[in-house]
Amino acid sequence: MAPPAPAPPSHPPHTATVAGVPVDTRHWIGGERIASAASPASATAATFTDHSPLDGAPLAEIARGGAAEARAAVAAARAAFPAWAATPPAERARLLHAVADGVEARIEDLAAVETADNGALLRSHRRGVMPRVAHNLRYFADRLLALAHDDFETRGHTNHVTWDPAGPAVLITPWNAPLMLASWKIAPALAAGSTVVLKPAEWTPLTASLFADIAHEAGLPAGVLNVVQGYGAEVGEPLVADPDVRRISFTGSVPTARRIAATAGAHLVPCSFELGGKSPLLVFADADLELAADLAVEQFDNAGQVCLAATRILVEESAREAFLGHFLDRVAKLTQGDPRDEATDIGPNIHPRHVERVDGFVRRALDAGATAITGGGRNTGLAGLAGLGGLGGLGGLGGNYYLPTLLTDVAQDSEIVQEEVFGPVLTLQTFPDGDEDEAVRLANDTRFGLAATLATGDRERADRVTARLVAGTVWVNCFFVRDLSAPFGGSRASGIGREGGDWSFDFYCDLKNTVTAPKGWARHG
Ligand SMILES: NC(=O)C1=CN([C@@H]2O[C@H](COP(=O)(O)OP(=O)(O)OC[C@H]3O[C@@H](n4cnc5c(N)ncnc54)[C@H](O)[C@@H]3O)[C@@H](O)[C@H]2O)C=CC1
Ligand SMILES: O=C(O)/C=C/C=C(\O)C(=O)O
Repeated sequence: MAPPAPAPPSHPPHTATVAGVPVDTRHWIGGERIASAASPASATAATFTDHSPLDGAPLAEIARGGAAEARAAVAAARAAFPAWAATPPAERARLLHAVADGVEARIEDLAAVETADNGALLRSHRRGVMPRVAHNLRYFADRLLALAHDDFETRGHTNHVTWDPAGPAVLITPWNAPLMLASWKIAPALAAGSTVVLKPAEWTPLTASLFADIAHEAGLPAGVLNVVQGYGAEVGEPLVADPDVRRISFTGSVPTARRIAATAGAHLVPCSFELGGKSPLLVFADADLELAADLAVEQFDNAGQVCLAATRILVEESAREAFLGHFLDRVAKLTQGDPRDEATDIGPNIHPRHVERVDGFVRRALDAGATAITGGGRNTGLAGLAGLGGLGGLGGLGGNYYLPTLLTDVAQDSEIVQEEVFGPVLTLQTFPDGDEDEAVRLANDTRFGLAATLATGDRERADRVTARLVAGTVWVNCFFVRDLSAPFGGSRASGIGREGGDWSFDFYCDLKNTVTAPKGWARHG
């Protein structure tokens, strides 16, 4: 996203109250709160404004990082690295559990602030997402203690494999699941003994700041976790280019990944990329079509802003009408509205510019001959509704609500079938009865390869089709069943590398094999 033109430096307030929760809006560097205006080297304005997707209301003035803050944060992470790397694993694990305790104690605050900031459902944040943040920390703490330090023999010599901490890691995260996705990176990096600079997305910086407080209160030493805020072009690029950085983990868009990879390549810094998707939902005629319709409607979760979403529905021709009937029944029961309301199923999209982008995809598809079976535009009926009130002073609902949309009559090579929309927009195509080859061909025919979902009543078909799908994760008759022990990531343009389990430690560590001869000690006394 292009940053707006810099405004003259100012002296902004350092805290904002969001959904009743005070949030410090400065960077967190080397165990101190730092305002950008405090850095004479910063070329940018002191702050940028963070708006709520619910109603467009300004939530906070956020310290706006630049090259100076990036340098300071990496320097702090580098200074803290030797001591943190030398901290015994059991103590690192204890501290991560203490941070998890802190997250659990503040689930209500984190959930309310995240919903105000990114517009995802409050009930999901309370009951699913924030508990998962704590779980992620606990999981990697425990996994650290269970890491296999292999010992084996070669012609009488012993091989001993160790997981050495790699050094400062830059973690760059997106806005669709801000703290959850950040915790996937923070937890294994810290467990592995690496120190961290986190840059949250500029549209959703708030929970990262709360997390810095929680980690500090839990006893994490200064400089082990640093948080710098701001735009990718201003603070993300200097972070990635810093020669003291040893790892870069990024979740976001393909074009940004390309830029990061080019910069990291110059320093030969390993990158982990979790990027977009255009995943298929394959519905065979032998499937439980009610279940298939449930799976399809799930793709509207988080207003479609989920990289894993199976946005291309591919149905066997003879099952089309029955499937569609079940699907439309379910869509009619969805409630779109204020994400703080327990009854809401679909909240707003993140930002007016993003809604414009989503709508652009739909308009161009309709112009090219697509038919909207349902939806097809903004939900203008919500614009005048009053908000719930009392939660941080947010007022009426704004214009970021997009109708759950299903488009058909779309060509396989069209933009709407090939490009990630990242909104509540699905396409429907069919394949001829009995033509499994064509189903697989359509499923694999994009540049992505993040995930795929399959609805079928035939186990052998499931095995056959799964083996031919290009995807990091395949779900059979289910969706979004996630386990941190599983490898997670994408093939092709959906990413590089895998997170989860020991794969995360592979990334944040330099593995070392020490080979020791069976004799020779005596010579040196
Ligand atoms: N896989 C996923 O979960 C996500 C995919 N996306 C995809 O990306 C599209 C655009 O979303 P954006 O927010 O614009 O994604 P983006 O890739 O521009 O931003 C993601 C993160 O990268 C940072 N960034 C941007 N440019 C950078 C640079 N040159 N160097 C270092 N860091 C940089 C941003 O500040 C943010 O923290 C979405 O519509 C969707 O298609 C976006 C968010 C999450
Ligand atoms: O919650 C998970 O396990 C995975 C979430 C991934 C996203 O929401 C994403 O990157 O879009």
